[in-house]
Amino acid sequence: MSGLDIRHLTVRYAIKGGQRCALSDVNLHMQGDDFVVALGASGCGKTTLLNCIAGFLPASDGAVLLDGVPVHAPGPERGVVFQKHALMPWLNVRDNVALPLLLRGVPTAQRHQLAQDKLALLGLEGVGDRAIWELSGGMQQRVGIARALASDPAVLLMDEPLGALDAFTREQVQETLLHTWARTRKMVFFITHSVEEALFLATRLVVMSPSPGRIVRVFEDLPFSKLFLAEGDARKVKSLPQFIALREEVLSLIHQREALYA
Ligand SMILES: Nc1ncnc2c1ncn2[C@@H]1O[C@H](COP(=O)(O)OP(=O)(O)OP(=O)(O)O)[C@@H](O)[C@H]1O
Repeated sequence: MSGLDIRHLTVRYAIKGGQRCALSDVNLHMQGDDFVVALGASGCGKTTLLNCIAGFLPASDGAVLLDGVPVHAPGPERGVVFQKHALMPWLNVRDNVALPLLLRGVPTAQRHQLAQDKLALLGLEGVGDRAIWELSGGMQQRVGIARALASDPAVLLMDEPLGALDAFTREQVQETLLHTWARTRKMVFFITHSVEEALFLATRLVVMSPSPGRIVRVFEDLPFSKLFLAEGDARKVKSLPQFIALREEVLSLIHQREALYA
């Protein structure tokens, strides 16, 4: 089957005196340009799920398959963006974006061209020669996204990439991310704690719950990212009555489940 297929995924961590079940029987299929956002209370297994897709963590049971091939290790077809940008301070912006290509032995001229293309995609054409520490937090996260796209991955995995940004910058980077997604048509798996961010970005919203981590509700075919791309006004989309109604529904779902496990 093409796309990303998560089948009956269970992850148990070894802890002192036993095991902790972080994910239990998670099933998810992504294909085409699905933008899947995972949302849920702290400890519901979002990062564990992303780490399994990235190949950083093995499944205890079940499997992750990309285009039918089991995932056992990290690979260039899965680009990862972390909450803290994880850029190399001793490399300039261009060389940071080009780093995954350097590691794969891509020749210098080709590497620089590809890095420049990805920087342009993220609206950063003029900053290739700058040091990482010269950039704002929002620009650094955009460089992180450009780097994750450098190897032209099939899927972009994003673990709370905007969580450390101030509210204004966060909204700007959300918009850049949607424009980038629209131009690259990649699958995205995105983790956030923000219900508004989740609804704005997702084509599909997956709500998770802890103890053990699992998917409790899926909201399909969310229209808001496409509305933004068509009309260009994020605040207008986030103020729509159906956006606000869905935001309240998701918030109350999460709070109900948090109360169950409090
Ligand atoms: N290395 C580990 N060893 C033992 N338990 C772990 C380990 N990593 C995570 N856990 C536990 O697994 C569960 C899921 O953790 P995970 O970090 O995936 O959740 P999360 O939803 O991403 O949380 P947050 O939103 O706080 O980042 C939690 O109970 C956590 O304490």
